[in-house]
Amino acid sequence: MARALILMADSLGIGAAPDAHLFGDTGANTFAHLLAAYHGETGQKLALPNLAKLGLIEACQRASGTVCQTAPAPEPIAAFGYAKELSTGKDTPSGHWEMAGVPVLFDWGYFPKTVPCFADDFINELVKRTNIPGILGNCHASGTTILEQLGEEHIRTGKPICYTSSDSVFQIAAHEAHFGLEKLYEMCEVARELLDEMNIGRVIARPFLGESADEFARTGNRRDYAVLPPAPTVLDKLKQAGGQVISIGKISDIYAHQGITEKHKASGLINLLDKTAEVFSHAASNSLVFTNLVDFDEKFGHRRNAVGYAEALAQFDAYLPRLLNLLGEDDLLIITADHGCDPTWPGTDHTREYVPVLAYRKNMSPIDLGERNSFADIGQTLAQWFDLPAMEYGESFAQSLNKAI
Ligand SMILES: O=P(O)(O)O[C@H]1O[C@H](CO)[C@@H](O)[C@H]1O
Ligand SMILES: [Mn+2]
Ligand SMILES: [Mn+2]
Repeated sequence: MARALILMADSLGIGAAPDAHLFGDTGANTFAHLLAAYHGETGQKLALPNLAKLGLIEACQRASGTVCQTAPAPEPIAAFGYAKELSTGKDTPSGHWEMAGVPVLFDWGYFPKTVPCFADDFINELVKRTNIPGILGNCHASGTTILEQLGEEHIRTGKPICYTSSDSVFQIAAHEAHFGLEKLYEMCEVARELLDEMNIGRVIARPFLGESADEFARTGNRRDYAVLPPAPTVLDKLKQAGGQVISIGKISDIYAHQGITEKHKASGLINLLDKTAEVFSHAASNSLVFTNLVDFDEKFGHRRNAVGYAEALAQFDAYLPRLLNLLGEDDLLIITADHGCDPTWPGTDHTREYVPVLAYRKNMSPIDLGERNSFADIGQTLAQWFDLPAMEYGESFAQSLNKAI
């Protein structure tokens, strides 16, 4: 019986999507630009032999018409293509839900790019219900920059730092020890309740440690409070049919804990990959192991650190043979992304891009999957792979995978 493993490389876009102009992202290309930046800064071309075999470089070149500046790379041995997004937003839940067969076709609520950016009524209610002395921030910001600016004042005053981005998101940063982790989580729960009517996709707890601006660092205790997906995803369908849906990292949070049978948290790229290898090596048939590799986005994309992003991708590449060795005859590996976050782009927000759709079965012949109309093609493929009722959106390529053996 079938199993599947999804490695969700958070923010690994491969070229501006056809509607990128609507987001001010014409010309963005996370993957190609981080390669070029790495080459420019180190004089070396990044070697990604395993991702090349899975078709990442070809997919990027075809999606964007750009030549990727990598070291000489092997030809693909997998199915490879690139998908555009039907969902209205370029945020993490939209991308994840769509790849699980449920695009977000309504408009999220967003906060204006003003200071203050949050409505007084909402903040007053939040302050009253959580018994805090007020808030700091109240603006669009990068989560690490705002810690440097306001972290010390937060410790002094006990006022949490509230901020947002171009995503439909309300983030609360607070000190794990001085403010308290549980108190932060409780505050996020109240905010989640209050923001439902404004259609805000996520509230995120951003705990941090350190005593001064130069040493503040966010911890692995981030927690995301997402609204429920608008319809059952392929995860729900697999769980309902008696299969296992195993979340590694923040997957469970992103799907608002829907359709998950087991979850494992880990922090850092290699720890997440180690946990994935451990769990997948024991996973029963009819299991989907679904891993979100958040560092690409959080530590490098949003931080506009192109060389760091490149080095992390090389680490991921080097780890891949270990995961490929765990694949049996009836297993499917998918590598994809949820949006772009071009580390060379102005600002610190996500970028509207094509994402790679790489699919691999043991001993297959390569397949060109071409341009896919929706990330939902992945969800539809998984539905077929696990013999589930078809999803409403997406075109399956499971048959091509079967023929390629
Ligand atoms: O700057 P930080 O706090 O990492 O925030 C980023 O993380 C959020 C969730 O991915 C995005 O909305 C973006 O604003
Ligand atoms: Mn993301
Ligand atoms: Mn992000």
